[in-house]
Amino acid sequence: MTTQTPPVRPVRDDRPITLVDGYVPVIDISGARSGDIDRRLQVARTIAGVCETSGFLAIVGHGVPEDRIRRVYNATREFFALDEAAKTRLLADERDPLMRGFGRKGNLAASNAGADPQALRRLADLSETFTYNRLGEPGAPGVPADAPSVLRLPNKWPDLPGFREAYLDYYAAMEGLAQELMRLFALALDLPETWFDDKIDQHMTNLTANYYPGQENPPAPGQLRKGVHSDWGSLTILYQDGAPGGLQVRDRSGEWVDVPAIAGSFVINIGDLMAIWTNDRWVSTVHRVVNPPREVAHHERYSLPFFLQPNYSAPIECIPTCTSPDNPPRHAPTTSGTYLTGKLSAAYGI
Ligand SMILES: O=C(O)CCC(=O)C(=O)O
Ligand SMILES: [Fe+2]
Repeated sequence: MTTQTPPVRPVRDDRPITLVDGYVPVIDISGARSGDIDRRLQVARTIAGVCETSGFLAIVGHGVPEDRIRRVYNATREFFALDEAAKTRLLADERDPLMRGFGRKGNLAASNAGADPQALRRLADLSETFTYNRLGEPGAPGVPADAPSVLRLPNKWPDLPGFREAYLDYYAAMEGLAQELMRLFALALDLPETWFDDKIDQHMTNLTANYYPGQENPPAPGQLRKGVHSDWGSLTILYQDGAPGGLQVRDRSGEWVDVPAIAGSFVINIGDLMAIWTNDRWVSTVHRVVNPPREVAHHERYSLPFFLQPNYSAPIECIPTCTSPDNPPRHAPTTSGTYLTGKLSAAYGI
């Protein structure tokens, strides 16, 4: 009797990629991180399908350690619990186009094309913000010599033990994940996988903590936790807690769809620059943060968006695979820096 060794077969990863289908599906990206190119392509194409419909998805299997998320979340709660005077000491410099530090009042809806910024800013979003940007760290490279020098204004840090470390560690994790997602985007758009790499290697990303206080009194008519807006960068990675009065995204028929907080997930959404790059094949969908129902209005809420913003001078114009003679570019070319500072100025009157 002879014994035969079974033939060695490559292990095929055929776990599902879409875990929950829908307008904002839940996608497992762990297979893409395995390095197997076929699997990467499958995940990339799944994400691309979502980017063509809602531009919003939740991802799991992203590899960001849970304790980094927990530490930045706890640090954020501690910061916003400081008294007004302590927070106001960190108020963003009036000249800072990136609004680093404690945020000023504004309304994101004022950034929309055709909006009346003056009127909307009078109905400020019912939120407070804290913003960190790598360009504000000592010695940070990445801003071209001809860019406004105010982009290099320093970050403002609260005097809270562990706060700065928690933010820097979380930011580093987001940078890694954002680069990975941009590579999947490139694959999905039939570009070389590294096509976006040199457009984001000196990125100017705001990591912004949003604090939505409990609402003792009913908000004014039309006033929201965050006004209706699209995001302005290439993609956003959002951590949100599950408190009531949360994120909603508008679907194709104009209905508002809740984006529930799923344990261990991040919400990913496309920003305006991705829509410009893809000639509107991908959509930068508008969203908002609603007020909680009155019976649970005392609940506060926190979220942490990382708004991946390409290099200051990165040209943002229709990419080669998204245009043809009968589909000419629809948007005027711009640059990342010009686009971002224009939007921040409209929302906050900077
Ligand atoms: O708080 C959220 O869930 C989303 C906030 C948001 O859309 C933003 O800050 O751009
Ligand atoms: Fe947003």
